[in-house]
Amino acid sequence: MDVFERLKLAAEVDWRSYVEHKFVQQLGEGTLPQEAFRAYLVQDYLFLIQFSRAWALAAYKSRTIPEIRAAQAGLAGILDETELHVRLCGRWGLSPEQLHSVQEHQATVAYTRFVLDCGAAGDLLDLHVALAPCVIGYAEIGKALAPQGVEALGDHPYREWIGEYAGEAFQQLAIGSRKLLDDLAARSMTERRFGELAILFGKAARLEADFWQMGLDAVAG
Ligand SMILES: Cc1ncc(CO)c(N)n1
Repeated sequence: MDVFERLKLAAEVDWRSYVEHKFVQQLGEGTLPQEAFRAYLVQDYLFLIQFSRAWALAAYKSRTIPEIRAAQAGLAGILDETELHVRLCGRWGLSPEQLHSVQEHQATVAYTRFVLDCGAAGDLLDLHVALAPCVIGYAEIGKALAPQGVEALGDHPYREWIGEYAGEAFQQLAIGSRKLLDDLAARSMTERRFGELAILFGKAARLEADFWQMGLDAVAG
């Protein structure tokens, strides 16, 4: 079992609250109101700006070239992801400048600053554990929502979004992140440390769940 699998098991309730969230279920079924998706996606653009900074911080906290390359790949992946947001929001008449001027929701502030703080106060392993629910979680969700591949989704209303995360590039990024966690842990992780990291991982997963909830609340409230 790799470190990511162990973290997932240790924080199972929080993990499930994230990957099985109602937002994800509705997104998969295609029943998610567009208004909820839109509220989510606009905030996610702001989220990705802060997450790019977190991956850049991972480069800064690195000590070896492979670690720096992993951070570079993560940063590049996040920046590529913003192209999806710019494209989809563009169809709703929102330019990147307009997206940039939207106020960050509390859920966006809470999650991104939590991760940045893990990186600032902790070491590289803390930071990568805090980042793990993001890349590895979305890769898992993407795959789960397109079990027969993206082509089989037909004219699914959220096909483009699902395709981004089920796609090869994002899946490879997640595989790289999992391996990096194993490499970092092999060097310095004790069992006591694992317990601390599992708490951190669980918090990040809960903040992901809150992020989905923000999308649903935009419609309900
Ligand atoms: C909130 C959130 N978590 C993870 C990802 C995947 O990068 C994303 N785009 N947004």
